[in-house]
Amino acid sequence: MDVSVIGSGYVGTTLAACLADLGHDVVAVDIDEDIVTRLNEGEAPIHEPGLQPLLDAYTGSRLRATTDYDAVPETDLTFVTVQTPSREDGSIDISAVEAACRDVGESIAEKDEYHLVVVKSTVIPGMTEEVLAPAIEAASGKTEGEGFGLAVNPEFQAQGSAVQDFMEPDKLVLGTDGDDRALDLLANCYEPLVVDWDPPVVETGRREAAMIKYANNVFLASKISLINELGNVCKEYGVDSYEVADAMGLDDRIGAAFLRSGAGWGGSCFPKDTAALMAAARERDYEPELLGQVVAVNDRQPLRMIELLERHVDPSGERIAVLGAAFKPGTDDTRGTRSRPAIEGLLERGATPVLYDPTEAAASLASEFDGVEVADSAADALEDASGAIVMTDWPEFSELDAAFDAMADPVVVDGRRIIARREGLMYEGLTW
Ligand SMILES: NC(=O)C1=CN([C@@H]2O[C@H](COP(=O)(O)OP(=O)(O)OC[C@H]3O[C@@H](n4cnc5c(N)ncnc54)[C@H](O)[C@@H]3O)[C@@H](O)[C@H]2O)C=CC1
Ligand SMILES: O=C(O)[C@H]1O[C@H](OP(=O)(O)OP(=O)(O)OC[C@H]2O[C@@H](n3ccc(=O)[nH]c3=O)[C@H](O)[C@@H]2O)[C@H](O)[C@@H](O)[C@@H]1O
Repeated sequence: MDVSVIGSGYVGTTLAACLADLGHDVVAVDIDEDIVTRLNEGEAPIHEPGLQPLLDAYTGSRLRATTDYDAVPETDLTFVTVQTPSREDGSIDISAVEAACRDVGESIAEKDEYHLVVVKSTVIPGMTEEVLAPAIEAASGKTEGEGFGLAVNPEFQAQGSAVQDFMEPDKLVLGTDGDDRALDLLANCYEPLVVDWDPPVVETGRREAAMIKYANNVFLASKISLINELGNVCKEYGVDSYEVADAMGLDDRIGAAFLRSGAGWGGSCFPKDTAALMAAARERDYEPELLGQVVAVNDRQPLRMIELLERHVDPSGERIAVLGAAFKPGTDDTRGTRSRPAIEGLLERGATPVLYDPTEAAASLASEFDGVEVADSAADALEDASGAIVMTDWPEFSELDAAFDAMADPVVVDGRRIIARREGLMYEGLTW
């Protein structure tokens, strides 16, 4: 099939490369010329394991990039994968999706055949029908369901495992409201993957598809906040919450995944999707009290780390190592990182945070503040520091061992259970 993908960020680039791997001819459309140039040179614009080999294999053959929407009508279907950030009040900003849909609409105005538009960006239920469909209709002069179709097909990939998550998904969710042509095109597009991996395919309505995405993310965020709450209580009773979680996870009804307690959840989506769903609920006069507490527990975790540190050292005027800036290992993304509130807390107490991350994330996060130093290595960050907090579970942090001996005060608060206890080190696990 010929497929266009609008937006070449984390989701769009992975999708475009993976669809090429499934055998489709793919054109990636982005308004950012730099991204388009890099993609056409076969260079991944994002850090994602397994992506570069796909770009090496297909760039210039089954995969090309452009800034020009004229490529869209030549294709059978178009995935929209542009960003849906939070507004100041937490509600979703779908202006980029709307703009992309308008441009897709304009581009297909002269096309004679039916064209399918697939919303992959995360959007609140109802927005596809109420905002995006009219935008495409106005721009194309066509009627939805006749000249074009509009489906919702949310994405569940996680950063750092996006290629594998695409190729081996837990499920495919196809929201078409029973539009047979839309369903046929989507089914054809995914057919090679279904043949190869055989995931459950959920055929559903567009509102349901949109809600499934939010439900997934807020459930996972809630699961982490619940294990963090339990972990905080465990800590007070001298109980190892990881042993507790391991045993809990043996119950099939609970499941072992996402039970790692610690510094909390960050990233580009859990914070924004939780906020967007809460704002959407409030718009309909429903107060989502549990979700409010899920966020509150998450907000508290980095600050608890500093309180634990203060049990051993007064950070005022001291250099405190902050290990990890990325919101999780395997990425240089600092969106929603728990290191941000931890740094704020240290600065408020008059400390000098010395930040290290194996990626560009350290420089990028430090540039948001005055008074944060960036270290070249974890060992450099620890040298002469009067304490350390561990925010990201980068595997290299498990091998620091003797580097802790160079600290002025060897106190470490581990927010990710990655540091081994050792003689002479005052070790505090956040939830164990
Ligand atoms: N990042 C992730 O791992 C996941 C993200 N999502 C959702 O997918 C959507 C996209 O997220 P990301 O890929 O992280 O965003 P991103 O910010 O990495 O990428 C968005 C891309 O769209 C481009 N763009 C913006 N407006 C455009 C337009 N009118 N025409 C063409 N290109 C345009 C931007 O230049 C950018 O390259 C969001 O709704 C997000 O919630 C869903 C699952 C996973
Ligand atoms: O909508 C999205 O963007 C994506 O959001 C998450 O993916 P991602 O944000 O890339 O990362 P996760 O691996 O889910 O981790 C999120 C945060 O939770 C934290 N976490 C995760 C698991 C755990 O047990 N404990 C824990 O604190 C991580 O450290 C990280 O800060 C979801 O896992 C994806 O399914 C979803 O598609």
